[in-house]
Amino acid sequence: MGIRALKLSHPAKSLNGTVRLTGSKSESNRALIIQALSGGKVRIENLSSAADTVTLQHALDTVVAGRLADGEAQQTVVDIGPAGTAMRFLTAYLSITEGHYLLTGSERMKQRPIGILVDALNVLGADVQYAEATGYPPLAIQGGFKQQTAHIRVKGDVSSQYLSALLLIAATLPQGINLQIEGELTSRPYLTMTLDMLAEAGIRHQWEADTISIHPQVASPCQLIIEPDWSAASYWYAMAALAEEANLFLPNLKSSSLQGDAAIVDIMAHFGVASSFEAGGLRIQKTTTHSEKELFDFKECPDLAQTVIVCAAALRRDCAFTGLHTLKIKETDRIAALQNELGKFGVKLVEDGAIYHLQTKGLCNPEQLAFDTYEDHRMAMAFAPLALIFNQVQINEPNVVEKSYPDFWKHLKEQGFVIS
Ligand SMILES: O=C(O)C1=C[C@@H](OP(=O)(O)O)[C@@H](O)[C@H](O)C1
Ligand SMILES: C=C(OP(=O)(O)O)C(=O)O
Repeated sequence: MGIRALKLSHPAKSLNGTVRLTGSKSESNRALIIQALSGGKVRIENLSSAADTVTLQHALDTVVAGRLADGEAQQTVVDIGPAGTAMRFLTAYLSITEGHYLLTGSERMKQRPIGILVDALNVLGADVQYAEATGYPPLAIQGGFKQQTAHIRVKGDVSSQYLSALLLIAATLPQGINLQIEGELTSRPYLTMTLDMLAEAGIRHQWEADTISIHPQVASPCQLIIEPDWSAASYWYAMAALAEEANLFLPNLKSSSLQGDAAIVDIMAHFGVASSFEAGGLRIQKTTTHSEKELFDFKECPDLAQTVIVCAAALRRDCAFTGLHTLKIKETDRIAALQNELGKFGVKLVEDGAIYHLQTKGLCNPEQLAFDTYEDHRMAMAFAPLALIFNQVQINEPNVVEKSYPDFWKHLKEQGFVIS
């Protein structure tokens, strides 16, 4: 059991030093699936220490061990806890892997929809059934299927992870996949990340109009080098924006990235953080220049939403935000969680159709500020930077950060935060 709460303050209010971030959780989880399907041809460097990645690796090992020990007769239980990509990628992976599986996860995972992916797999010919509620995990999967068709139509506006899951297994199917995307694609950079990483392993695709096709192919030997995690970098941008002075170096981040969350570079320029790519990494510095930009869209980078919204609130910027429609089905209902926690210091996030308005006129400085984290790593990490503008903040259930950034609190300590 982890600690229940920690108290956080930063007496000096200035940041100066180097922060070595772990590898991207999204890239790592794709790399593990590509490797598992490659027949030993793919090597991975700088795999993330994120719990979601460790869980996925463990699940893949369990599946292999289960098959060695008589996977045909017995059901192998695979529990991926709160890891969304692991759940979606394994649903596809197990459906093509001989054996009988029960794929389950945390209580929250059982509320995160998966019907779009299950339907698509079953149209292809898979045998994926719901073990409890229709449309949600846990799933009973009879792996290894005879393909019925290559053509599937899949909604793209709920989660790009369904599409990535299908594309990751596509080349191993006897007929490949022609995937027609219905509706407006959300989280597009995650889809292109999948295609780019497959390409690194020699698996080509065609993308014409709304259809992505991958023909049957085998992977070629390669080494997948995982970049540092840009979503994790975003919290350092928020800290730089809220500190009195900041000059931080983040090794190995490059200007061109597979991760859409590199968009934080441009977004935070509007909040007074300058970025410069140097040999060996990225330097971020607090400046006195910021813009008057009022509308920010997160459709392509939903994981940045909490970071930027909390930071804007602290800077008393009454901005508006779009592209938040997927936030309600992530680790928690992130809209409700943000509204509750921002409200603790007098800030409102008001829904107006697809636009959310931040209202900071009531911002106050309560004597005690304790933030709940809703089993969501990004709630903890988005609210922690507030210790730079308030004397002290409390973060409840701080161990949630392990999901993507286990060293988060250690790194904060190294940068002068006092944690008790
Ligand atoms: O494919 C991925 O690695 C991810 C895709 C995004 O999810 P959605 O596609 O559901 O928005 C993102 O929020 C998640 O953290 C990771
Ligand atoms: C939404 C996230 O992850 P997942 O969907 O993989 O659980 C996240 O890391 O913010």
